[in-house]
Amino acid sequence: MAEFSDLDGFRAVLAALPQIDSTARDGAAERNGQLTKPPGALGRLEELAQWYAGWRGNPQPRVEAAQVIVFAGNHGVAAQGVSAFPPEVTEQMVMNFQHGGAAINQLARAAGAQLDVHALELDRPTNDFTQGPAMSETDVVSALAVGWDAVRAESDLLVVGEMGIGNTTPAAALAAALLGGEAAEWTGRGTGVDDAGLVNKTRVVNEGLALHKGQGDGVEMLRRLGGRELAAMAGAIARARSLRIPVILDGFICSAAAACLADSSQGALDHCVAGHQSAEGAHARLLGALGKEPLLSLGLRLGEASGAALAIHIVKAALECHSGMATFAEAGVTDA
Ligand SMILES: O=C(O)c1ccc[n+]([C@@H]2O[C@H](COP(=O)([O-])O)[C@@H](O)[C@H]2O)c1
Ligand SMILES: Cc1cc2nc[nH]c2cc1C
Repeated sequence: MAEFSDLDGFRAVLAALPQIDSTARDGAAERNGQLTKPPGALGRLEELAQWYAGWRGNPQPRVEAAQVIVFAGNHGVAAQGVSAFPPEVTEQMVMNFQHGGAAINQLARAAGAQLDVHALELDRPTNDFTQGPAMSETDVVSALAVGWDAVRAESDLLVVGEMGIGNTTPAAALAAALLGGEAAEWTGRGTGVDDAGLVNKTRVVNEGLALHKGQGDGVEMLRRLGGRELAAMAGAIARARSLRIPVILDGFICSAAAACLADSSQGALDHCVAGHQSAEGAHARLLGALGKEPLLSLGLRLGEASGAALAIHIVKAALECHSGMATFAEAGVTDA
């Protein structure tokens, strides 16, 4: 059960999250220096392995129980024609996930990960944020709690992603509200709106900013401009931290949800890596603002945790090398 019942309670949880275990991280760094390769020759895989070891509190860990969670939500703002697809596609895609037919079903299986899908009140879209806050405090807290409760304690790597027609609009509004700049710099084509659609979508983001920007911290912005699946991703990311489970972030919407946590609590994303850089135009900028270098850049703009699920392979491979390789002494190879 979630350890908070209002937004202040959630802020208190964020403020008390554990830090990396530096003894385990240093132990992993020492081991890394003894492995049979020239120093640094495994590039970012070496950093990744030490980061993972630090969060797991184990200098020689492996990934054995990766979990992928897809959260789905519907958005009042979708009625303003901000997506190339109609809102009923959210629920139809949830059924597709449940029947094994979506990209994420294939990608989670290929990565050896458990896939869980949580649909959040799809028949009760959030309010249109151009008219008022997207959610009440009760609504955002219950969505945060769905995310918090969805993380399995036995997982050793977490990927979070989403499905929600219209949700690149709240994601753009959140990024602009938290990081500054013009609405147009954060607003992209999402599922593929045309030029007129992009103009309309930018107007909608601007209206949201006019009403809500500067009205509170990241989690308050999540309530005002976000959506249930974004809040659930934020809740899951926080829960993973409390369980010392490293997280791989997915695309633009996931990163916008994560940015709300970072705004409310400095260092709240230290246990997260960026799985990939989405083709949604502003994702590169958002990752830059979060200080996250993506592991992959394959032109994906699907969401549903797909890019992060692909990055599970990279994190697993980094740990297989780190924990499975022989040291110079063990292999009888002459050190430099
Ligand atoms: O992950 C991304 O970067 C991403 C970029 C563009 C679109 N999406 C997906 O497409 C949907 C949102 O697009 P839209 O046009 O309806 O706002 C939602 O279901 C997301 O999972 C996802
Ligand atoms: C078909 C479809 C699948 C998706 N998966 C994530 N977002 C999506 C949006 C659409 C439109």
